[in-house]
This record gives sequence, structure tokens and C-alpha cells, in this order.
Amino acid sequence: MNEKELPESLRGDNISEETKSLISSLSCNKDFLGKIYNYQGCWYYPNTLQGVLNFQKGFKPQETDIIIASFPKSGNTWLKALTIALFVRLNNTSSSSDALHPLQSDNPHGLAPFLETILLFSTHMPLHTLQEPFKDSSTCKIVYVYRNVKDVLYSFESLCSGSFWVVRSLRKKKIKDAGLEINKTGKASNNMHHSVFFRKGEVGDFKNHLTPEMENKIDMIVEEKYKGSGLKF
Ligand SMILES: Nc1ncnc2c1ncn2[C@@H]1O[C@H](COP(=O)(O)OS(=O)(=O)O)[C@@H](OP(=O)(O)O)[C@H]1O
Repeated sequence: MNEKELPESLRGDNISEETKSLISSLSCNKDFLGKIYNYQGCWYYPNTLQGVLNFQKGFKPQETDIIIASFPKSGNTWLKALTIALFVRLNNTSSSSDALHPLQSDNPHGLAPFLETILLFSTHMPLHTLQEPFKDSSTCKIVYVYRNVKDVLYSFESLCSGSFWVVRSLRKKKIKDAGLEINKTGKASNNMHHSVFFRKGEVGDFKNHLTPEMENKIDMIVEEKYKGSGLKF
């Protein structure tokens, strides 16, 4: 694929000299879209890594900032849509019943940067990478959304195999947001199709795709990793 056709975050055209030098010292791998680099235990495309470094060095949290944090495919888009809906309701931004709700005019990820009085953004950075700008304490809100690992796994697998396009044949009102025209056909300014964020949104959909043996194996790993955390599904 031509680099210009890639989503901005996957390209390598925004990299500072300092980051280039850092990249040359990082472990490198390749996935189906291009080179990825291991920074603080996670793999990043070059532009995404630049964004992470910019955030770590330059982000100055404010009291009204809201950061939605999650592992990929855990419900980040859903929580962002809910936050925007709350914001719109509290600020009465669309007072006329005829007015198009902002969520009908753009994808939640496209709308979030344009909220007037708060900064709302989402990230998949792990805690140890995310916490850098908060060392000197801040009242900025970080909302972490967590989802059953087996649903996350299947959602991710569907994305990789391209079946997120099933959004077009979604059963009626399964995910209201996914049914919106803007989320079916729209594309973000960074080249990302809106539809990659929507598929079924069904709790327990993994049951239709994982064998009991697979499920059991994942359950054992999760139990081992989360021993003592109190998290249960
Ligand atoms: N509004 C709403 N309601 C219910 N479910 C929703 C909604 N928006 C997104 N989704 C489902 O969330 C899954 C995608 O998760 P993320 O938004 O975290 O994905 S991403 O990592 O930011 O790309 C993905 O889950 P799966 O359907 O299981 O694949 C989406 O379909």
C-alpha cells in the first residue's frame, strides 16, 4: 500500500530527528502494514510513537481534561460517544429538536477534539507510558474502560481479518451508533474508515467463535494474570 493511503498514525512522515535516533535503538518488527518499534514494552508505528513521545514530553493536564484509556477493542469509541452525548446534553448544544445531533454529523473520534470547553481524547497507551505527564499530580480525569478479554480478542481478530465491514448488515438497532450513516460510510481526516470502530457490540459474541477448549485456555491465563485484582466477568 502507498504510504499516503495509510492512516496518518501508521505513516512515518512526521518524525523528528530525536525520534529517528531513538527508533534506531529500538527493537523493530514488521506487521502487515509496515515497520513497528518496541517502546516501553509496546509496539508502535513511527508516527504513533512520535505522538506518544510528544504526549510524554509536552502534555500539560488541566482539571477539565478527560482521557478515555483502554486496551484496543474494549469500548473506547462507545465510551467516547457516551461522554459526548453527556456533554451535549449538559451544554444544551443542540437545543432545537430538528437540529442534527453532533453524533449524527461525525464519528465520536472526529468530534472529540472540537468540544468547546473540555479536552477529550482517548488512548490505548498502557498505564506506565500514560502516567508520565501526571507525575506531579493532576486532577485530570482518566476513565479506563475494560471488557471481557474473550470479546476483545474476537473483536480484534475480526478487525485484522477485515470483517468489521459487516457493520453494513448489522441487525436493526444492535448498535445505534453503528447504524448512523456517518459511521457506515465516513472517513476521518487521517484516512481511517469510521466503520473500523463498529462491528456487533455484543456482549459474549466470542461464544459464537471460540471453542470451549479455547475459552477454557483463555480463562486460565486471565485467572492467573488477574489473581488478586478482584476483576471478574
Ligand atoms: N455505540 C456502541 N455500542 C456498543 N458497542 C460499540 C459501540 N461502538 C463501538 N462498539 C464496539 O466496540 C468495539 C470496538 O472497541 P473500541 O472502540 O475500543 O475499538 S478501537 O480499539 O478504538 O478501534 C467493537 O466491538 P465488537 O463488535 O465486539 O467487535 C465495536 O462494535
